Amino acid sequence: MKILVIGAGAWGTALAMHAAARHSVQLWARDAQQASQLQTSRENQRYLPGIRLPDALEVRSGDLPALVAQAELIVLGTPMAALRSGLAMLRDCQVPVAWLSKGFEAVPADAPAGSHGLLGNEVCAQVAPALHAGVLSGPSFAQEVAQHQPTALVAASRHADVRDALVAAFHGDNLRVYANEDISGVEVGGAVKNVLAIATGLCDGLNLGLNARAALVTRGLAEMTRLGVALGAHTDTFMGLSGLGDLVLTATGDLSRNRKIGLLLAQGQSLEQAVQSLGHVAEGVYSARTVLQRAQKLGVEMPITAAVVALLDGSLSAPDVVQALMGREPRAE
Ligand SMILES: NC(=O)C1=CN([C@@H]2O[C@H](COP(=O)(O)OP(=O)(O)OC[C@H]3O[C@@H](n4cnc5c(N)ncnc54)[C@H](O)[C@@H]3O)[C@@H](O)[C@H]2O)C=CC1
Ligand SMILES: O=C(CO)COP(=O)(O)O
Repeated sequence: MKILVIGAGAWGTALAMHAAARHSVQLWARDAQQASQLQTSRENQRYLPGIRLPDALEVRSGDLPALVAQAELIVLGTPMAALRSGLAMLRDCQVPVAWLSKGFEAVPADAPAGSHGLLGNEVCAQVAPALHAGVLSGPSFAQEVAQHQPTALVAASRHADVRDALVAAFHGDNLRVYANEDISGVEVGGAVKNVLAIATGLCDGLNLGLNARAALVTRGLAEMTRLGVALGAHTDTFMGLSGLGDLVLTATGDLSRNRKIGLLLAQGQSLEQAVQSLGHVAEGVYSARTVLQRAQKLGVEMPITAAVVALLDGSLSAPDVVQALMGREPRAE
């Protein structure tokens, strides 16, 4: 299969490396200088330092329409902020398209009251309704996949040809890809776990203990599931790879950038300092307010997400966040 991966960050590069063992893969970087550095050094020094790119992987820049025209599967490996423009560019494609972004679109601070951001599949329905598209998600740190450590992913789409293409492209060689039709559930899992990982990073940074972290993961899963079901997802999806699986990984694994944001905030860094020192995208920072807005609109209670939003907005300090969560009225589980 001819696969085009657009975006040469950590995750796009790791998956392109993986598929290059069995398919013809082109990795497209928007920055020509970065592309030529990858092509000649055979290493993505910024995003996956120390890991050699397979010889078969071709790195490209420029002339995207020509590459799109030849591809049999197109994967958008960009952050959520670039998904709308990426899907709009691909709107007339006849081949399966998938994105890797995990999040809700951010809501600009000056957006009119009542407006809210969208999940990837909702963005796709707006800008590229005829596209056969889906998402590849699940618990997967790019560094581990790039080093061929065992990993399980989930390919979610309403279109069987998209699920099949993703399985054919990426399943094999220590990477299992499961198929799922519930794209909204898979996307809610991938988006909300990022917000919850900021909470567990904060919890661990403040040395609140393992009990506290387990409580956040469990109650976090409950609020993620409530939102997903209100958005039309199946409850079962949240017990799967993109729900419980990715939540456990991101909330407890120190490779997580979202978790790192929480750890840095606990050390007293400002949000701006934390985001700058990370140098990678941490989608939870941009999605948190949207998650809360969508929940409020649907009448869904999400107290941990609300606390993270208050922390990120600066309206609650770290100790106040703990107080806000622990001071809530008792209730049935
Ligand atoms: N890194 C990881 O382990 C995983 C990341 N993801 C998700 O994948 C998405 C991408 O994450 P990473 O690769 O880690 O981010 P990253 O911060 O490592 O790299 C993002 C890349 O996208 C490029 N980019 C941004 N806008 C672009 C545009 N308009 N056109 C082309 N390239 C553009 C940037 O130049 C950069 O190379 C995020 O939504 C993340 O949540 C999902 C699973 C694992
Ligand atoms: O999505 C991920 C793991 O599945 C990566 O998480 P972070 O974006 O927090 O690093």
